[in-house]
Amino acid sequence: MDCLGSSLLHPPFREINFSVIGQYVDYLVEEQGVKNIFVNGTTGEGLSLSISERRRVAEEWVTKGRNKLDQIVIHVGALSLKESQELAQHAAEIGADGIAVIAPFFLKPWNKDVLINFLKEVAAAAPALPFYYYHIPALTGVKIRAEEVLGGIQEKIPTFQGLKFSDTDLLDFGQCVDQNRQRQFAFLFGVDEQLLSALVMGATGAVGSTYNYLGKKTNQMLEAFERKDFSSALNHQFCIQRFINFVVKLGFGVSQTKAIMTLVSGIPMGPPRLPLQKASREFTDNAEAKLRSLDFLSFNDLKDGNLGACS
Ligand SMILES: CC(=O)N[C@@H]([C@@H](O)[C@H](O)[C@H](O)CO)[C@@H](O)CC(=O)C(=O)O
Repeated sequence: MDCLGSSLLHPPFREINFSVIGQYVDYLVEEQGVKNIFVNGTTGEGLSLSISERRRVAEEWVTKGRNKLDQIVIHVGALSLKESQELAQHAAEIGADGIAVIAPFFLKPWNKDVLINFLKEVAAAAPALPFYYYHIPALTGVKIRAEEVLGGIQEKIPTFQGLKFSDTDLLDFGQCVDQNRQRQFAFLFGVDEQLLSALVMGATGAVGSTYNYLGKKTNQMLEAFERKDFSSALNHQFCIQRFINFVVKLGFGVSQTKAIMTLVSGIPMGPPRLPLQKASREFTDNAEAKLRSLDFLSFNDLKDGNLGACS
């Protein structure tokens, strides 16, 4: 199973600092073992960027990632169908490997057919690019079950390649896999703290914010799962959970992800864009202490005697 964790982009804000994207690519590949990238998604604040910024960010990742990354999927979802189509076309022109689209979330589709009609129009703007539906109901407010959306989707969208599932409903996720076993769909799971459960259900990959800095750790879990060493895989997942559980209690989201990524990688991610607020110093200090106690900041340099360590 090709199941490397993909990473999300943090454009270094408030004005985008394009100059660090090359360094970012190298960091992900060399330090985290992440070679598949999902650009302009939730963590990358794609919906807070202007269309021209989104185009530029996508171009920069494709250019800097050439011959280094395996897959670059660009999120092109937008409230305006026209803008979404423009971004889809642009992704094809610059040589991206795929596009993904969330459900429009202001004037919302009220049933599966309406949602698929929207997705179909976007996919048609890039007829040669693999298409992913990005299911993230907690943020879009579109609660149509992914399992329903997948029913017959390939007949409507011939380029349909798979699902990026960012929700905790494992019944829905499991049924997406179960009902489409004969098809070669990709099932990319997006709740990092539950990835192992999703692998058991048939996830073929993962897209998540924490792979930016826990990519290496997550790859260890994927490798253990692959060799059917479920006890090790569970240990890795529990370690990751210990960290996520800790930061969730402090208040964890896109801003905090940026702060942690800056801390771990040394690459300045910059503050988030309004309406998000920069993570507090207190958060960063606490997160750093936790990362250290779990040995997540020193993979190659394990400290003796750290009983809580996870490496
Ligand atoms: C709501 C949210 O931001 N979810 C994250 C997760 O990676 C999440 O940060 C992680 O599981 C910790 O809860 C991803 O699913 C988001 C994502 O894939 C994206 O940035 O497009």
